[in-house]
Amino acid sequence: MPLSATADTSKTVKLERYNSYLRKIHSTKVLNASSKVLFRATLLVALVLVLIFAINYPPLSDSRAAAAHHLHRRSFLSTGLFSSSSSSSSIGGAAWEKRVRQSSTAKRPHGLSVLVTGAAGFVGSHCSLALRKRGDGVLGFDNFNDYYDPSLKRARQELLEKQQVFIVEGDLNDGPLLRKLFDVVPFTHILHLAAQAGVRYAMKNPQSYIASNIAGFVNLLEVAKAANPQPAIVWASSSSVYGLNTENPFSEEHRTDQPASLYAATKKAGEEIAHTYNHIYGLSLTGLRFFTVYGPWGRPDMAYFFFTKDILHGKSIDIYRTQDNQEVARDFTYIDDIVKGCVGALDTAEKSTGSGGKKRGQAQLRVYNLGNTSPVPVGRLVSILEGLLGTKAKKHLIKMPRNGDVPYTHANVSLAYKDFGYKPTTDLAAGLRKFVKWYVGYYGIQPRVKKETSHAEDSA
Ligand SMILES: O=C(O)[C@H]1O[C@H](OP(=O)(O)OP(=O)(O)OC[C@H]2O[C@@H](n3ccc(=O)[nH]c3=O)[C@H](O)[C@@H]2O)[C@H](O)[C@@H](O)[C@H]1O
Repeated sequence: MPLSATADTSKTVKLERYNSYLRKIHSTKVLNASSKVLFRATLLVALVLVLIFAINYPPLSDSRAAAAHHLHRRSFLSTGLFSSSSSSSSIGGAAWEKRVRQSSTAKRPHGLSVLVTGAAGFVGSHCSLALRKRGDGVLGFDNFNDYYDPSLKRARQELLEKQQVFIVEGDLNDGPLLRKLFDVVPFTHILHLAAQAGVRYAMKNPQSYIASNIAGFVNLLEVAKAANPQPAIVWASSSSVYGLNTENPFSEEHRTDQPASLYAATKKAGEEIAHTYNHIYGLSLTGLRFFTVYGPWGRPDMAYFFFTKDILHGKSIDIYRTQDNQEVARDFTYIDDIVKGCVGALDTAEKSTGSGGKKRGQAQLRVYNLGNTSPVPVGRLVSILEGLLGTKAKKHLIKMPRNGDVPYTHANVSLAYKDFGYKPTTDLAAGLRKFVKWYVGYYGIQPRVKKETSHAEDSA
């Protein structure tokens, strides 16, 4: 190979190496530049993500901040009742807080300030009105679920609003909302009536009983125990806790460990849960075992209510009989008597002893029967309705399906009488007369109702 050629070749090689070196540097620069852009973009995305996260999830340690944020989001997102009025009256807003305070403030010296859960319900609406009437502060709480016709609940709400009782629309399982209520108002009492009711429906929708009667109750107790001052709590248990008990009449001393339905089991669980919160946190707790409550503004899922409807529509009704072909009987209790029992229990409830989640001493723990002390067979209930409606029922006698029912209930109420003078005064015929009068008026029915439904004693 000629020398010059060799020299040329080595020059070319060097040149190529130099060029490749330059290309390398250039590509590295390009690479560096693009990684910088990538790095900055990543940083930006991360910042945005952190910002979004911070907005959506405030620090959990600050429960009040979390509650405020949660409420802000709810009011921002909410539709219907609250958002349709004005943004300032949405949950957590200034106008909302004002309504909550006004409704909860007693109008008489030393009046109670009561949070009534289930205030749009049957017993809840009656109790709210009674408390308001004597000058207590009442704030309602209800989720307006559709277990039965929600328009009846809305009608009850209207009735309460006319008496300046405000119902906050919310669920028992909404901790931040409940905490917010206690931040705004130092309630002296809770009358806890919100629940999944109905004995037979538990076979169709068991989870709803767990969600309301157990999880919801525990959530409410958690909020109450942490409140300062802690409220005293009166709540609705049920005659169904006696289950397969055969001793008669039912006394608070009797066995309640044989529930016949999931409904009964959740109410019994409630009584045990109440014991726990009383024991650990010093909450004052009173459970009231209601016995088949009936009356005006009642629950459409109950037999007396849908029997009335079906009789008027000429539909046949099932009348249950026991497996050994005996009549089934209930200690039907009129709503006004139950209201007196609830108010008596509230008035005699001692203060909770704890504060801010700490027990400071032994607190009151009570359970009472609230019944009528006079069981009536379902067949007799139907005869009374036939008389009041002026229509014969198409009766279909069948064996009681195995769906959680018990053959009879009968209350001994001497304990409630001793402690707060509870004494039922309305028999089934008088109570049903008031119910039928309300029913035909509310549903605008023109039945062949006998004159006695407009009896002077009617005051429903
Ligand atoms: O005291 C309670 O703790 C419970 O009372 C109420 O339960 P119950 O006493 O079962 O009332 P309710 O359904 O009106 O049946 C009445 C009678 O009619 C019979 N019944 C019922 C339906 C039917 O089609 N035919 C029939 O004969 C039936 O066998 C029964 O003998 C509440 O609903 C419940 O929420 C809870 O509070």
